Amino acid sequence: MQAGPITTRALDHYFGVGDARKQALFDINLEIARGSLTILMGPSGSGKTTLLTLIGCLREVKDGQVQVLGHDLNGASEAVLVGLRRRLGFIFQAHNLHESLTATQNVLMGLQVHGGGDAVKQRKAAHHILDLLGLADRRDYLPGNLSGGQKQRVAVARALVSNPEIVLADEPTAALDKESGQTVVKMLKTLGTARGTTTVMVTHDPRILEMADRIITLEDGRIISDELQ
Ligand SMILES: Nc1ncnc2c1ncn2[C@@H]1O[C@H](COP(=O)(O)OP(=O)(O)OP(=O)(O)O)[C@@H](O)[C@H]1O
Repeated sequence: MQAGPITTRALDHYFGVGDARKQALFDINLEIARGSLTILMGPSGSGKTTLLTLIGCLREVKDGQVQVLGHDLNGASEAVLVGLRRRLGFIFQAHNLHESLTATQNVLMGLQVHGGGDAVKQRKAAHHILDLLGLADRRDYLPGNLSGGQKQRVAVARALVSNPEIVLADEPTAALDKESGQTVVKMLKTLGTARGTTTVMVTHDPRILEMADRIITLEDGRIISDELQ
């Protein structure tokens, strides 16, 4: 049997050292199914972002195990971590678009970390995903001339243009109106069904919950509920 794209076993996480040492995650055991859309919920400080960044190879796994796309992260070499990060798509709240680049150029940045490729095809792919996200008429705009929601959609396009196997998203719909938020989540669901893309998303957005396959709630660093929809 093929292992799932994301597995955690007895995962703990601590911040700080000495007296300042504080445990942020306690005994997290998860098996996330390929192609599924999982939502992480919970109050501020409950550990959602910590968990997401551990899965995303953005933070060192020290206690317990995290397996992503068949690789153990605990003790993994930097080369393995870099290789894995390239197979992931990140959508974070601070969208970090390059202010001097147009929407299309920003989306192309999502492909250029992968190196090489046919420039014409890449441009087509960038335009296609911008169009799907309702930004066909904003392709050549600089971020400074886009609304907050439009910028967020450019960041979503940049994360998805490389067809990542796993998408990790932190409040991706917070800056979006209802319709754009649903467009983004429907796109992630479609990618799940069509390509097996697995999404883990932190959100408090009640409009998104009904679209999830699974809702995991954290409190004080522990999973307090885990429901399949
Ligand atoms: N870099 C850090 N150094 C020290 N403590 C941290 C650090 N990052 C997070 N923490 C602590 O770890 C705990 C979990 O934080 P985390 O950011 O994962 O929570 P969260 O559920 O994502 O919160 P929010 O919804 O506010 O983003 C909190 O107590 C937080 O103060």
